[in-house]
Amino acid sequence: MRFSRERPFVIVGAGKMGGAMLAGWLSRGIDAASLLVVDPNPSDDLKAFLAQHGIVHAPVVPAGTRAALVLIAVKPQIMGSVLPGLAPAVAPDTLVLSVAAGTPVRAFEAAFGPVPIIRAMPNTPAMVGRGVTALFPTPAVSDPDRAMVAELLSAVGSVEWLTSEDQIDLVTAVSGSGPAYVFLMAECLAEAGRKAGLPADLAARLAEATVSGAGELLFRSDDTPAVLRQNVTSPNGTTAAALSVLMAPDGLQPLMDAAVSAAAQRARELAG
Ligand SMILES: NC(=O)C1=CN([C@@H]2O[C@H](COP(=O)(O)OP(=O)(O)OC[C@H]3O[C@@H](n4cnc5c(N)ncnc54)[C@H](OP(=O)(O)O)[C@@H]3O)[C@@H](O)[C@H]2O)C=CC1
Ligand SMILES: O=C(O)[C@@H]1CCC=N1
Repeated sequence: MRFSRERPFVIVGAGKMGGAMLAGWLSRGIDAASLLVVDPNPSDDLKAFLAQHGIVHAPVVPAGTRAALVLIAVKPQIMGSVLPGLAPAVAPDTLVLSVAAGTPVRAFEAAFGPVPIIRAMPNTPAMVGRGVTALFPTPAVSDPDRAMVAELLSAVGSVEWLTSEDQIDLVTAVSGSGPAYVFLMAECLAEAGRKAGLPADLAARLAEATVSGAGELLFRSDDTPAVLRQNVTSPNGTTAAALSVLMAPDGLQPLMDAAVSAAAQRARELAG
């Protein structure tokens, strides 16, 4: 990595996503001395975490900072008020990496000029090295910068390159927000078990173990999700009975279609 104290990697917004990526990078051995975290109201937990790793933090970008890389991980709704304050730290060769949903390349170009910009859509499993990040680079991004960002994001999961900025909204709806759909599945499964008569804590443990175990099996196996589903489904057995509900014409697929469509629409609205 080409970060240093003189040309730091500046992380703007160490909340749920910025914090998850930071935790993932630290667990992969990133040089903490080359990091600068900018977040105006860090929680006591965040302050302790940064202190434990010897990471410098500040409420705003300190005067004189010339960033090698700026990761922008604040909410899209406050982007307009945050970007002007970052501009002095963005040199012509600073790479800007935004994980914000919605905020288009043109908003960063308006704030920083014709610097290289990569829009990224990661997800929170990055915290445990199992994220997936889709990346859209502007033409100003050099091959070495592409390689550097690919290496950085590969440290916390897999990487996909996009060919059109439009795809980011759909990626956001599938994999950016997607972990929440899976966690909801665990919640619903636990609640269904409780309603059917199991003790709530037992139902929750069963649901969590099932969702995480199924995810791990999918990760490790070469089989498709459809094959793994079929492996569970004995002819005329219990799984088939459940799947006849979930795979009915008004089952899970149309619900998922509507959910992804709603998320993508919201991403477009956030673009302003
Ligand atoms: N959460 C997720 O799973 C994903 C989120 N994203 C994107 O990541 C971005 C952040 O989302 P998320 O992490 O969920 O949100 P959070 O609110 O958890 O994180 C944003 C962080 O930015 C801080 N902040 C507020 N104002 C400033 C400022 N002026 N300068 C620096 N930091 C500031 C916030 O502090 P405070 O809390 O004190 O306001 C908070 O710590 C969004 O753009 C979102 O679209 C992308 C993919 C997945
Ligand atoms: O909910 C959001 O807007 C962000 C973007 C993707 C996941 N979280």
